[in-house]
Amino acid sequence: MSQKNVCFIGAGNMTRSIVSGLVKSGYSPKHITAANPSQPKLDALQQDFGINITNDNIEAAKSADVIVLGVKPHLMALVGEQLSDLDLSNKLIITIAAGVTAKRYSDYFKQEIKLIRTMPNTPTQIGVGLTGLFAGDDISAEDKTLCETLMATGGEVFWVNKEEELNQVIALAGSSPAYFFLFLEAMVESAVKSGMAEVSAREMAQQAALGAALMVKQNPDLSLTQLRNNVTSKGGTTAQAIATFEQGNIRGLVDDAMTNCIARAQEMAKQY
Ligand SMILES: NC(=O)C1=CN([C@@H]2O[C@H](COP(=O)(O)OP(=O)(O)OC[C@H]3O[C@@H](n4cnc5c(N)ncnc54)[C@H](O)[C@@H]3O)[C@@H](O)[C@H]2O)C=CC1
Ligand SMILES: O=C(O)[C@@H]1CCC=N1
Repeated sequence: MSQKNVCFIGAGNMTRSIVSGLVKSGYSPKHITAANPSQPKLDALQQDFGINITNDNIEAAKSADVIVLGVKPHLMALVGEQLSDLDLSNKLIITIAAGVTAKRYSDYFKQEIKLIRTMPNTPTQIGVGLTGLFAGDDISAEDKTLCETLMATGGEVFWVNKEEELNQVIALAGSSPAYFFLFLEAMVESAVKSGMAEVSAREMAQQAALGAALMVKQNPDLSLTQLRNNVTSKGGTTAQAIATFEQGNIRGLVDDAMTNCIARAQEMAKQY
């Protein structure tokens, strides 16, 4: 990969995940800079990955070929304002923010910019992430390839044709690691309640989750229902657990959660 200078504006959880994916895949930390107003997260990034750090967004952006916008959606207007005096015409801008539509950025940055919207997730930090990507017709094939190459260091990439489809990527992959963590939390809480040590409960639940995820991935020809049925003996223990989930309308609950996730992204798109 050609080593472009990449800077991250905002050094929070998602930036850390992407930086981790990049560096672990062999991207030179010398070509990576993170900017953040406060110091502790920057220091940790420098210590863990050897990248450059600064408190000055403009300094970081000036020498960058690629600027990754890693701040919360409500701060995007402020960051745009801060960088608006720079000539950004030769830089590729990649945003990871949920719920800020592509057309808003040229207002925020007060100039036409080359922008690719992405939706990564935190498993990117260990190379098993998924990033949804959207680029308008104005973005060159070269810039699309560059963005894809950078984001693919953290896992799989998936281009969507319509910007609205990114909201589905949020519900399915950007936010969803939190759903699985919640499910594991609930399992561990239940085991602890019935007397197991938390550390043992977590070890068993996490290994089962890992095994289940790998079985799904390694058996593309088996339906999810088939995989579930293979565990579920008639009249056995799993059947009781599954019946309890179904009685509690787990499918309806998941549908509501994902629908509300998308609705929030749509609401944010009107707000920011
Ligand atoms: N956390 C996640 O799983 C995912 C997050 N995202 C998106 O990534 C973006 C960042 O989210 P997180 O990393 O979770 O948030 P975070 O709160 O962990 O990180 C944001 C960072 O931006 C810094 N910041 C605040 N104002 C700034 C400014 N003016 N200039 C530079 N830095 C500034 C904050 O100090 C903080 O370190 C959001 O837009 C979110 O929608 C997207 C996909 C997944
Ligand atoms: O919760 C959020 O808004 C961000 C976007 C996807 C994951 N975290």
